[in-house]
Amino acid sequence: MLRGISHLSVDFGTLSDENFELKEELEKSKLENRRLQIRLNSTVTNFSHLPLLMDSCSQTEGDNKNDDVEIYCLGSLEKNINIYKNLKTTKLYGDDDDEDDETEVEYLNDGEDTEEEERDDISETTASSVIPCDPLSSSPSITTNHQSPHRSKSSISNDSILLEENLMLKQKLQNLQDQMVQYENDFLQFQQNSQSTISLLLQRYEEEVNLRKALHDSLVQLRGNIRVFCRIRPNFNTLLPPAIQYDSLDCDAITIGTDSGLLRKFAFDRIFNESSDQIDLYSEVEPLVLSCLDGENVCIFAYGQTGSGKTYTMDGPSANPGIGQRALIQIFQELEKRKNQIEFTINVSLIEIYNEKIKDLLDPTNQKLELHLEKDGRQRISKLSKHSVDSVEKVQIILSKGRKNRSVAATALNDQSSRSHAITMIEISMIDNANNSISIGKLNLIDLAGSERVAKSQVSGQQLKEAQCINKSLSELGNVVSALRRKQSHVPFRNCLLTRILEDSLDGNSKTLMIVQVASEKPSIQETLSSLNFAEKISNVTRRVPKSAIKKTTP
Ligand SMILES: Nc1ncnc2c1ncn2[C@@H]1O[C@H](COP(=O)(O)OP(=O)(O)OP(=O)(O)O)[C@@H](O)[C@H]1O
Repeated sequence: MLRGISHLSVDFGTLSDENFELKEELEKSKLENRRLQIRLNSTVTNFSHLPLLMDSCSQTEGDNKNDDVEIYCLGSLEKNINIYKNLKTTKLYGDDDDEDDETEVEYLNDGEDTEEEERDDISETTASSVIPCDPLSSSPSITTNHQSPHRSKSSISNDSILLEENLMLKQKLQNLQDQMVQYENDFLQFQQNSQSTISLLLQRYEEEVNLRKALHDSLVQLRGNIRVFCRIRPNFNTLLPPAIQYDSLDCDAITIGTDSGLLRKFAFDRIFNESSDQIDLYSEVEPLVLSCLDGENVCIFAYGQTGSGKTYTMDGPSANPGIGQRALIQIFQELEKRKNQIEFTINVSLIEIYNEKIKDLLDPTNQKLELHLEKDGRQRISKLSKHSVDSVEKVQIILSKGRKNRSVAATALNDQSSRSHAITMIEISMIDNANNSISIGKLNLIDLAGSERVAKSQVSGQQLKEAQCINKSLSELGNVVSALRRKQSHVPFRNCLLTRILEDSLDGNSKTLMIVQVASEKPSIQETLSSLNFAEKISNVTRRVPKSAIKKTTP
């Protein structure tokens, strides 16, 4: 540029070319950061000071030939810092492409610093380059030997600026990382807090549900309402999709998807899902059964479509008995325990209502059974055989005899379909020796025949007649329940044998439980909905004469 100015006649085009070359050369030297030789005293042990030392040395004139360390630094200071990090060995070589300039770099390692410490040292150093400090104050005499005539003071100060900027960026990064850790911790804390809040709310909800049920139970007892349990029969054909969804927060509620896509929710006193077994069910029924020993009239009946598991629940296989056998054995065993205090007799009768006729299942020769209205307003079956139970074995013999005599036939829906309504009548007479009081408790266990769609059960002939009788009596039962629900003055109990026998239980002073049985698979959805609707209606019936059945007389 000066040359250009001293020769005013010079071609300005050439001058600008020369200036451009000079500028380019300067830029290049800045970029390459031409080699800088630093000589350090052997007393220098803190390697981390090197960047600053270099910086200072680059601005210092003179040489110290007594140095032990000789370093060629390549590129920017930042690049050198990275080189230092890895400088565990004693030598570092200079620029490869310039053999002449290649110089050994030696570092007198005190042999104790770990790699980790060295890194720490470097970061300390870089930090200290931001905080003003004099690296020479504690260090030995240092001299530099500039190999590159192009490395100017401005390029070094640019390096310092870059170093500072780099440090600031690192600091920012560190702050961001710290913030991220803080956010993560906050999030974990929030997650923990919300989880504990949710479990607390769930616990409270469960308590509320239990309280609601307890209150409902008391109300049912006070009003004399009919309790309703629902049992879901397992799906035997896994290819058929399930139609019932369970409420995870309320085990006594279920939801059914209707064909129209609507969801119907049903809640009952208890719901027994597919995995509930006979013991689970009986444990809930047990208090009701035992109330017979206080002289109560108890009626438990199973209702539902054909094949939904009514007989399984009420009777059950001999290896896994249902309510009937468990109840009889328990009543017998309870009274045995009290036999010093109470004299008792347990009588059992078994009947079926088959094609609108009553049949004695324990004495099939007995053909003259009739239902009579007694003076006390109760329905009684005349000439019915009664069988005393004085041992557990007798219980089993009686029940299996009754089972054998029951009318059963195979249909397309159930190969052991009950073609009649079966009623197990247990009468318990007790005399309390302490005061000679007499009480009579009754337990009626009813296994209704299942409602069936004739088109589905594909029955004909005798079985078709049976199906018609079954469906008619169940429909009369529906009419009775509707009239009771609407509190009508006339309730059509007299329309069929089934409703006449059930009159006491539905409108009298019995404690009554209905177990509605449903199949869980989708193809049964219509029947399931119809059974659940019926069960819902029954649970809303408020009986007209809720009073105790305990009869006490003193001779
Ligand atoms: N909870 C259950 N666990 C296992 N098997 C069951 C269950 N419920 C019912 N079953 C089986 O399902 C089949 C049909 O049951 P069940 O005969 O009791 O139905 P049902 O309602 O009495 O029918 P129907 O009205 O035609 O007499 C039987 O093979 C029975 O063993």
